Amino acid sequence: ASVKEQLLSTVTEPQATGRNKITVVGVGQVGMACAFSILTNHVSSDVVLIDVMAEKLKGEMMDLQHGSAFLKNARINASTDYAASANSSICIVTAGARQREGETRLDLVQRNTDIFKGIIPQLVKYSPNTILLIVSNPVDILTYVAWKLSGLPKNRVIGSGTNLDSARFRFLLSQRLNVAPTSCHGWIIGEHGDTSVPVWSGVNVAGVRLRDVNESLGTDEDSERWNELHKQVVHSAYEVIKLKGYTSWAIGLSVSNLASTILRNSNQVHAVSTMVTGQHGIEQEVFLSLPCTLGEGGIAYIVQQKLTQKERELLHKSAVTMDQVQKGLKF
Ligand SMILES: COc1ncc(-c2ccc3c(Nc4cccc(C(=O)O)c4)c(C(N)=O)cnc3c2)c(OC)n1
Repeated sequence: ASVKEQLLSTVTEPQATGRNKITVVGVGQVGMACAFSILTNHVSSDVVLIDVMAEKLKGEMMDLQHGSAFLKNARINASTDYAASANSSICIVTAGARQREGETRLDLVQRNTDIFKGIIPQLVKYSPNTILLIVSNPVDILTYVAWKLSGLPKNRVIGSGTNLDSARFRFLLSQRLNVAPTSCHGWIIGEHGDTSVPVWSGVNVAGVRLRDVNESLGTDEDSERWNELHKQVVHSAYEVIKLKGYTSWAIGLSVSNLASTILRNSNQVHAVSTMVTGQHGIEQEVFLSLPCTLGEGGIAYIVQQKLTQKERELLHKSAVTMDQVQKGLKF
């Protein structure tokens, strides 16, 4: 009998896959920040890295495995073969083409759509019950593409959307008020990036709406220029990219936080990209960020915020633009 057979008496063979397995596709700066945040926050004990560059994959896997003793014995695996992602509870997609010189946003979206054709069907093949968490940009359109390619129900295809924008917004509010970010409530919704929508009417501390204190808050008439905070949120990604070449830590931490809410089935509310057809009078089949409750089934509820006419119009404007881009895509 082998050492193992002499050492261990079998009650039942260990399960091959636990219930918190997470796959990360794309081992660039963002993908690795997601994986590292998930491991160091103990969100998952079973992380698989998938990409097309075999050597880079092996290097990242080994470098993380060498830290397993500090990661509560998490299992880390990597492969170019999607079979390694089988039975993942969450599949995080950070893969994408880099913008080339003179390439338009639409060209990039088509190239990323082509890349998703090679990724999404394989993820669903091996993990038919998974929740897809799309991070690649433009995240709202690529979440729509992932939904179309996956055939999964809309509750199980989520975009990281304005989750990070909202976290940056709350950080800036907290700095302005000298109140902890977790006590400064503010939501950025709509399209991730330049045309995101700050819901000033909902910004509050302990339920006290800042707009009840200063009714011009967030408008151009506001003498205290609070709308600068939203402009800073939109500008912050560009600034970080100018300084260090890319963003990674904050997006990694925000994605790890989303994964934690899903796996803990906590029904916490996050601003994430979801199919908003029928919300706020939107008719197009588009994905935008709204406050959603998240759990093991993905998105359960969308919070029906009371929006001003202006906020509603900004959402509709994004919906029209995105619908046009989506109509131009070849699947
Ligand atoms: C089955 O058909 C098929 N088709 C395409 C891919 C594919 C293509 C590009 C991929 C990919 N991006 C990528 C790879 C190579 C070049 C480029 C580029 O920007 O030119 C972009 C990534 C990533 N980490 O960004 C990760 N996986 C990919 C996967 C693929 O991978 C399994 N399979």
